[in-house]
Amino acid sequence: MSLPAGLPFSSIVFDLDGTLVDTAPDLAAALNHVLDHAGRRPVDLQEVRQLVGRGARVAIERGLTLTGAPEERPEILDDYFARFLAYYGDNICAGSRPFPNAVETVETFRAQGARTGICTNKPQVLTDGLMRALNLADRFEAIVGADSVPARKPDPGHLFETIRRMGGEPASAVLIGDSETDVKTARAAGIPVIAVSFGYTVTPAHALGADAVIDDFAELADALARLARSAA
Ligand SMILES: O=C(O)COP(=O)(O)O
Ligand SMILES: [Mg+2]
Repeated sequence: MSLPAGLPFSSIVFDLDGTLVDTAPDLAAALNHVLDHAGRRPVDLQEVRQLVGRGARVAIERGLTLTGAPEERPEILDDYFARFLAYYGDNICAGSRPFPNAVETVETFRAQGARTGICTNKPQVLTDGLMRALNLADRFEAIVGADSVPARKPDPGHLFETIRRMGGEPASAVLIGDSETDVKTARAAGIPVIAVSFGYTVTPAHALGADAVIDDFAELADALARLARSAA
């Protein structure tokens, strides 16, 4: 596939939580709803930013470990997960907002002929609800949640399937993400990856091993151009 004029990558895939959208306020509220039910202390925004990245279930498990002791009984975790999903689904976009320049950047790439997609470890129904609430759903060729594929990130199949549904090709794709999960996924897929420094991760963005790090979406176009030149 030939690349659109002026654009080094024709398929640009974004992670959602902590990359395109700052969902921490609503994730914190939902997590604290569950922690309160479990008799635990609430977590703050900074803590939530370190719990997210491997899906809601793992975030709940990490939150329980952080606020006392791990919960290992599957039936209790199932119940907590159901409570989280119900609360979060009802309050999906009370405080979540796209990061600065995120939407503008997506629009610019699309205007230049790129395909854009979302590859997220959020469940599909929540992802779709959030994208609709933010009025962003029609800006992506494919939006692929964790339970829409046989194996989620860091399994590279999740990224490959997103690119396939976008109508793109792995050879001209790039992933933009915020966590170790995203970098591992891209590496396993053999696809370049750019990390954002404002997302949700325990490991600092510069230590994730991404091909480049951006501090603002306004830097993304230049970072992609540099990446393409260094790969050429
Ligand atoms: O829901 C999560 O834990 C992470 O979601 P993300 O893959 O969009 O960062
Ligand atoms: Mg993320």
